[in-house]
Amino acid sequence: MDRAQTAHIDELVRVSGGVASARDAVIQDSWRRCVADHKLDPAVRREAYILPQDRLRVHRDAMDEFLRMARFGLEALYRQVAGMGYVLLLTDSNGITVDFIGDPTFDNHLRRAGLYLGADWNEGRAGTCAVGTCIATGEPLTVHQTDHFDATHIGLTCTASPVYDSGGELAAVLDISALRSPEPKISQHLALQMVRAYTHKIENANLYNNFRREWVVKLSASQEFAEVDPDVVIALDGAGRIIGFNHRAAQVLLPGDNSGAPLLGRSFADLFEAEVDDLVRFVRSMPSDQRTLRLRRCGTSLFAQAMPPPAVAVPRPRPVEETTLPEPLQAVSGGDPALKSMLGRAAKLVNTRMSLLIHGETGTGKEHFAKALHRASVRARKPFVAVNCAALPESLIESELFGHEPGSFTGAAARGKKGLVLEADGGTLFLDEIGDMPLSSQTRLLRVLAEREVTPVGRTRAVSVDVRVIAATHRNLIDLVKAGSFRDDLYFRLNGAVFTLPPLRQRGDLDWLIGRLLAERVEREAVDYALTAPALEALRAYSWPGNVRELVNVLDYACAVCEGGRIELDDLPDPVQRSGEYEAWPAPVDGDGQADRLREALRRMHWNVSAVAREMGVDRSTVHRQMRRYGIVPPHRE
Ligand SMILES: Nc1ncnc2c1ncn2[C@@H]1O[C@H](COP(=O)(O)OP(=O)(O)OP(=O)(O)O)[C@@H](O)[C@H]1O
Repeated sequence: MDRAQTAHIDELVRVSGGVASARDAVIQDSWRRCVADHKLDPAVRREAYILPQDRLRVHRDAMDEFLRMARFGLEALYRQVAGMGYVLLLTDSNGITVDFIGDPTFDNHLRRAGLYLGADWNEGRAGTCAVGTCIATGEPLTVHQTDHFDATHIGLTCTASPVYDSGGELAAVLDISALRSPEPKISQHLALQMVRAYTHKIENANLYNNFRREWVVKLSASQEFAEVDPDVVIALDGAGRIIGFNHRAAQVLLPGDNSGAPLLGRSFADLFEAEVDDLVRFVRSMPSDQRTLRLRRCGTSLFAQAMPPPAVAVPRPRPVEETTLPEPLQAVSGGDPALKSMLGRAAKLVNTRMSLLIHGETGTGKEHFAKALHRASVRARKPFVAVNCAALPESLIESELFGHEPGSFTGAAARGKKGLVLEADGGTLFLDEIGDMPLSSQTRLLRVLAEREVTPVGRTRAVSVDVRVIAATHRNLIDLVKAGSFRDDLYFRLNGAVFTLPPLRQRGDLDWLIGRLLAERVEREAVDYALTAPALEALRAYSWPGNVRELVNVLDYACAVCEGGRIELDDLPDPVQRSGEYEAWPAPVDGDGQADRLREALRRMHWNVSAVAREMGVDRSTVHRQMRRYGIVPPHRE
């Protein structure tokens, strides 16, 4: 420990013990808080604490939308201060650094000093520091060199300002810091003004972003600034109540108001000498130099600009026309009426930017249909990348989908990985079993859909990507949303265009499909396959619980065992041959009814499983399985 650090610790002990000091009051208060409340020992130096990647990701994901929106402001501020040796940190309301811009040449020094992504600057852990003390007080401030509590940080100068969300809650802290600075604290005065100005800009941008569809009123003492850089911004609902505001709005509109009522929910007419309906006149006919609103509490007039909600476009009905289907879509159906209208709709959506959702039982051809949509679109020459979300282990799903930087986590590929989303760039990304995707990946997927960009694991900068997403599931996503395992915003983004594929037993084009699949085999194997009438009847009578996939398998089997290409009834797998009898037996998913019938059959056959199996047309193991499933135990074993 050097002399400066020892002297610093002595001063800390004196001041926190109550000795008068020339330091700013806010710093002295914080030092006392560190000792009395946070139980920090002035003599102990603590290394900066950097959160591990996975925990950092949780903090970043929680404010994903805000971060994206704030990025532009951070970059603009960084351009102003980078030449002066500052780095820039954005932390969440707990003091965790969730965004960072700094000169990579000094990476190691910055990391060691805690000026880095993932660093925890909460006052309770780091002691007096700009971010932590800003969170504790809710006010902008500079913590300069020996203002810091921890002797490790006394070389730094840090200036931070709180960023409030549109409901008046602390959302983030913006901080600029430097490893070295002139000794007088006054040297940081300009830094404080800049950070203040940018937090105000970020708050306003966040407000505009959140309330794009509502009335937004901007107010300033200057006519010119009311539009470009207003002090006060409020958002109003249709009834004229405040539904969002920036931090200055609370400062300007509420002081002197003793009602104790919060700003949120207050009526416009309660605060201004005007009615909310006057805003329409404002926008339409008032010259801008006369657009003023008087504050009811003090009579001060402010120049105002009002942005009305955007007009809602009424969709014009399209002329009804017979769409000729693109060739790949024609190949999906042989005239089944439900499929026909679905394909007509698909043809109109094939080249839009909308994400599509395909719903249907297992094996109904969801992936087959997704490929047809891809081939029918302008993306046909670009990749079609299919991902089975249920098959990817949760720990790998993010790096598989979004890629990763070299060595960004244990087990990461040494050269990094592009990720399936980027592999599909320009083409289609097919997400099968989307209902099985973990929540954390859903958040990131949402970002891909909303912003058309991905952030590979281990990187902070997003990469833009152009993919059409087609998702598929056999599960009921609404149920998953209700159970909290599927994000509702992702569901709403996906459910714009939903296609439901009918189960094969409901399709009216079974003969066409059989013909098509046989024709494919004829061509592939140069054998003239043909079905005899009894075989065709059995195929028609079967219930196809495995849908088209089962039909494909049955035909593969029949083609392999038949003689000379002629498929007889005997060449079909057992359950299909006996489909008449099999049908008499209820489908295995039919709960209680089936258990009763099975129990009745077993009693009638004196618990002879082989006899029951023969009667059912299934093998003995199936009967045993169903007995286990329904808890049926023979009397002599009870
Ligand atoms: N219209 C069709 N014409 C020819 N073959 C089809 C058709 N529809 C589906 N298939 C075939 O049926 C099989 C199952 O289709 P696919 O994998 O697309 O089903 P899925 O609904 O995605 O299944 P899962 O729910 O198990 O993911 C595949 O071999 C596919 O080639």
